[in-house]
Amino acid sequence: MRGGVIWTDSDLLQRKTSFRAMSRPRPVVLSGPSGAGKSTLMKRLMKEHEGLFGFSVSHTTRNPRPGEEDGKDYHYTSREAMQKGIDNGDFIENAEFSGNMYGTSKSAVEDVLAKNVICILDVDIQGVRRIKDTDLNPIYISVQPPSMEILEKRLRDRQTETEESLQKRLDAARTDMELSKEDGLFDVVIINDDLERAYEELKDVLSEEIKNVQEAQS
Ligand SMILES: Nc1nc2c(ncn2[C@@H]2O[C@H](COP(=O)(O)OP(=O)(O)O)[C@@H](O)[C@H]2O)c(=O)[nH]1
Ligand SMILES: Nc1ncnc2c1ncn2[C@@H]1O[C@H](COP(=O)(O)OP(=O)(O)O)[C@@H](O)[C@H]1O
Repeated sequence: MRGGVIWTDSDLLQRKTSFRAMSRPRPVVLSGPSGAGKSTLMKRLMKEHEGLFGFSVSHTTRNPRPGEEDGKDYHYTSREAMQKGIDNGDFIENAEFSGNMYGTSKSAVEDVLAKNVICILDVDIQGVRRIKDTDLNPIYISVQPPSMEILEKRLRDRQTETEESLQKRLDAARTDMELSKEDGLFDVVIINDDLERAYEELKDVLSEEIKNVQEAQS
């Protein structure tokens, strides 16, 4: 995977960048606290726009949840294997979140870009900052809960976390909600209060990209 197409600092990169700007759909970064509703919104978007979006499947050292599939939701891996991949330069970015490692491999993104569909990345705020240092040029969207109380309720109701991991996620959420206010960090902040309204807002933000890909495919 080393020496992937778009991540080296060279003349070639410049040419690739302009090539991509002309012909490739812009990726989308979805970020925001755990439990804010990123997966819910993303899954609906992908279902209702079949063949227009591709998910960048991250690596993680956390255990799969019931219903999650290796290679589809995440590439589940060990700390050792992931660190080896990082040392090998296979990752665009990686971060520690709630006691686990997460990261976007170059191939995860390149596989989607190669299909000329809109690449969706679901990353935490550390990932957002790291992606800003690449030439990916995505649309940055932050999905935020209406309040900490509602976030906590949603996370509890989801029944995926132990009390310990829930508390870690709530701590991270407080930080995320604060840091996300930074000017210029996100192109759009969507408050996911009413799901329908949040979804309409997301579709609206992406309408131009969606239209472009639809036209390119027709
Ligand atoms: N930096 C980074 N963060 C990631 C990546 N994949 C997932 N995350 C973030 O890791 C956090 C935890 O994800 P997960 O364990 O799936 O929990 P969930 O977001 O509550 O469903 C979320 O904030 C994700 O956005 C990645 O590849 N890189
Ligand atoms: N607008 C909403 N109103 C009520 N519940 C929601 C809403 N959006 C998401 N949820 C629920 O909240 C929980 C967390 O959403 P999820 O998409 O898993 O968040 P994330 O991917 O950001 O961690 C899920 O159980 C989901 O069904």
